[in-house]
Amino acid sequence: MYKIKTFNKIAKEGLTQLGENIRVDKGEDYDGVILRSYNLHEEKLSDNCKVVVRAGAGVNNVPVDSCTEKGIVVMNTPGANANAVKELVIASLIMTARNLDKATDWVQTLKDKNVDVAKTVEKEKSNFKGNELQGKRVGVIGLGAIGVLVANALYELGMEVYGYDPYLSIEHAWSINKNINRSYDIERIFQRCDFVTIHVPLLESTKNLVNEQVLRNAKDGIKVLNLARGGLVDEDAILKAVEDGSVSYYVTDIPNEKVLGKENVICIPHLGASTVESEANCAVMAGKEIRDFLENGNIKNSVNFPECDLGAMVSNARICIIHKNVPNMVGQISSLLASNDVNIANMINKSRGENAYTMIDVDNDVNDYIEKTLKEVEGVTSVRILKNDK
Ligand SMILES: NC(=O)C1=CN([C@@H]2O[C@H](COP(=O)(O)OP(=O)(O)OC[C@H]3O[C@@H](n4cnc5c(N)ncnc54)[C@H](O)[C@@H]3O)[C@@H](O)[C@H]2O)C=CC1
Ligand SMILES: O=C(O)C(=O)COP(=O)(O)O
Repeated sequence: MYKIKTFNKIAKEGLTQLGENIRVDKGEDYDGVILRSYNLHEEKLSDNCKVVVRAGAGVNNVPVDSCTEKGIVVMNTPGANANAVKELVIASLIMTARNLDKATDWVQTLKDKNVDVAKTVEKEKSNFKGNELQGKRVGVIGLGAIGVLVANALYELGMEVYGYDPYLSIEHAWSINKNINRSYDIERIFQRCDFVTIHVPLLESTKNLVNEQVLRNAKDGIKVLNLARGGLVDEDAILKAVEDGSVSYYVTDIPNEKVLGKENVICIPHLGASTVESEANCAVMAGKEIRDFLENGNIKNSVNFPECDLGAMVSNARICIIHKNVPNMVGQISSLLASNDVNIANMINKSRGENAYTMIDVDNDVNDYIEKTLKEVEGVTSVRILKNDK
């Protein structure tokens, strides 16, 4: 029986994927973790923890580097919440184009003013006159699971769309509407567009991607939407630009003390992925991933180890080894098994950067001595022996 700890509330649809051999446990000794935005950086992980699954996209709340060092596989659920974010981006865009935040706040103030509401509304509504999205230019920074959906949807709404992603994957490139304009320069996007929406991960390289320099020459009155991560935008620079009016709206889904209470800054309480559908999608994907890893050793959607899949276990035992990506690891492992009369029925070896993963199906039993000797091979980070009880 495996134990997993959930650091956030995970939709029940996901927990039912875990099957009979995995249970959620509140204790400190667990084999794996499922979480959403909980900050795992300050948490001491269980010595038995082998896998962390982020039910969602961003893994900046997970200490990925230290997990990699310890041989803990970190996974996420790519695309599972993309539609929810796309829809909130459209809502945010319309909210800024039609001044909906100010307009709806204003109507509420009439309640205590003892006025004819219907008449006052008709008299004052011109104060909130907006613009249509149709025909306006929008820049989409980051064309991954979310960015592609956003770009395509905004094109369908009649906008002129400019996409920017120097690391665009082939898979996502296939899904981009051919009418989306390709942009090579983030500053140029800000110069040309009426709206910009950001959909990149928070990494060392993307910190303050939208900074003073980018904002300095931006189109006057541009509206900037950040439903990705706070650190992607230099907050001092954007607040200054909002204050002097050169940015007419800043929408953030990741508010903090600094951005609250400012005029023309719309703060959403991190609702991008908060829909019934998206929470279920993420949880189901996370449940399936953690189960397949714990029971079969298969790695899918990992952000630190290679994809590796030997299917469900059919042989007597499966040896799963995380090791350094250096010469002769597979040679040493297979010699060690041969010298202990263990026959390899099937195997796979995949690498990613400095690390690699080897899975070996064997017909024999694998005793403690073999496990111990495998762990002693230089460059081996962890060894798991999965036994087939069926
Ligand atoms: N507000 C919310 O609730 C949510 C926020 N997010 C945030 O949105 C981010 C993106 O999510 P997905 O689209 O699912 O991820 P994704 O991994 O599918 O796409 C990210 C894209 O950004 C691109 N990229 C990386 N560095 C870049 C750079 N310097 N300039 C331009 N593009 C760059 C990548 O090539 C990739 O295509 C997540 O990392 C997360 O931080 C994601 C889901 C929900
Ligand atoms: O998936 C992401 O990156 C998100 O930001 C969504 O976060 P959440 O799962 O709603 O806490």
